[in-house]
Amino acid sequence: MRIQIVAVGTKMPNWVNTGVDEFIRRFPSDMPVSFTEIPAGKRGKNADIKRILEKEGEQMLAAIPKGNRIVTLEVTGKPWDTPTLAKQLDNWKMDGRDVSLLIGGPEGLAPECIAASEQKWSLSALTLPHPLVRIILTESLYRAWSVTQNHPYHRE
Ligand SMILES: C[S@@+](CC[C@H](N)C(=O)[O-])C[C@H]1O[C@@H](n2cnc3c(N)ncnc32)[C@H](O)[C@@H]1O
Repeated sequence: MRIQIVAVGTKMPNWVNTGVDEFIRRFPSDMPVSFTEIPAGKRGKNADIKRILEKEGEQMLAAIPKGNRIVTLEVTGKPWDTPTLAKQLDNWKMDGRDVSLLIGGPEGLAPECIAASEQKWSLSALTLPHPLVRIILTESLYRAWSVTQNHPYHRE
């Protein structure tokens, strides 16, 4: 199963890319994790935010291979603890499809992306900055994968 993370924003600071790479590189070859970055629309003074969100949403959906399970990262989504996320990983694997996880930009995700998602996942009740979401997401996925493998990274 492949995991694709589709995220708005292309110019992340080095500390974000370093943090994300630290976890991505640990995944095994039968569960590779990749990032697809979608350029954020220009948010000038009189920007049409609705149109910008729509365009970001169109680009996100266009970047997802047909048939993938779409899961959106949303503050109001389901809070999964690590054992639950590990079960999700196993269920996704059994389902046989690849998974695309969507992270929105400053105003969140386009309604079209939310409508296309099969599952909505909340990392915290707090609204997190999207660069930080990338790191927390990749670490959480790695921790959950380690649970599925009885790997000592995660300890109860
Ligand atoms: C800065 S937040 C967007 C905030 C926006 N006002 C909203 O309500 O979605 C950018 C993106 O990070 C992700 N995000 C932020 N906090 C999150 C959380 N606690 N759980 C899951 N995803 C989160 C979401 O994908 C969101 O679209």
